[in-house]
Amino acid sequence: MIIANNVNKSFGKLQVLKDVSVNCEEGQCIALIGPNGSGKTTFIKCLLGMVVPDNGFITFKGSNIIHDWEYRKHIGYMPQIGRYPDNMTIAQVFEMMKDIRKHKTNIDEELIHAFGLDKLMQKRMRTLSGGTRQKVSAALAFLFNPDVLILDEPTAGLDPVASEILKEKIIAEKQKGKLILITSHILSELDDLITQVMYLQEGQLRFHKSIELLRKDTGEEKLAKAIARVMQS
Ligand SMILES: Nc1ncnc2c1ncn2[C@@H]1O[C@H](COP(=O)(O)OP(=O)(O)OP(=O)(O)O)[C@@H](O)[C@H]1O
Repeated sequence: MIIANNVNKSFGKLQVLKDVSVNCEEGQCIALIGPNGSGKTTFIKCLLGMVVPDNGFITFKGSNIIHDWEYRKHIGYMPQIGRYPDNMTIAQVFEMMKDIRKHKTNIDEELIHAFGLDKLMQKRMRTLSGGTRQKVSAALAFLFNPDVLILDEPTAGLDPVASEILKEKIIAEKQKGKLILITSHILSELDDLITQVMYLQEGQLRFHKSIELLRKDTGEEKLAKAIARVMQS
């Protein structure tokens, strides 16, 4: 569904992605893991067309994304830090997104209700707590029922109840056959979600394998312990 082929990206003298090649298929829930600054967000932004690789290429359902911006409508993106117009209410942000996307049917508002955002619709974005802002970002990512979800640190700042709601939603969408790419530093949260692990280190893809194979290779059941073993080796 998404293929990255020898993707390289530098910012000035700093090479952030080095020959990254991966193949992501529908129905997979992939954890993108790596130390701070290893290039995870940059890679995600390449998939979204927000950062253009210096060389290499990315295809979405067989088409090079360089020639086709339309593909973005199939991806729901939850950024690490969502930025919204400060003076808009939550309701206005959702309306604006629906207007931009001209998407009137097949809207998924489950998270809006599960997070209780429907009761906060008249609040202005600048007055929201960090966690509520995260809930808005999550609800927007799922709103248009996309085939692919890219979630950058989705549970950061969420309280335990909201985290569980989001995890259950991710599991439900995965079961519908969607492709989900998720970064998190809280590895224990990923244990019941993921089918695959991609491990980036200093911009290089150290491995991309199934969670079963990672467990077998490391002899560890828990993702956090398995990754710790990889990092020590
Ligand atoms: N627009 C930019 N201009 C210059 N340097 C950048 C830019 N974006 C990212 N970088 C640098 O690229 C490197 C990788 O950053 P990136 O955000 O991709 O890492 P990450 O793995 O997502 O990190 P974290 O776990 O901290 O979120 C960092 O050294 C960062 O400072």
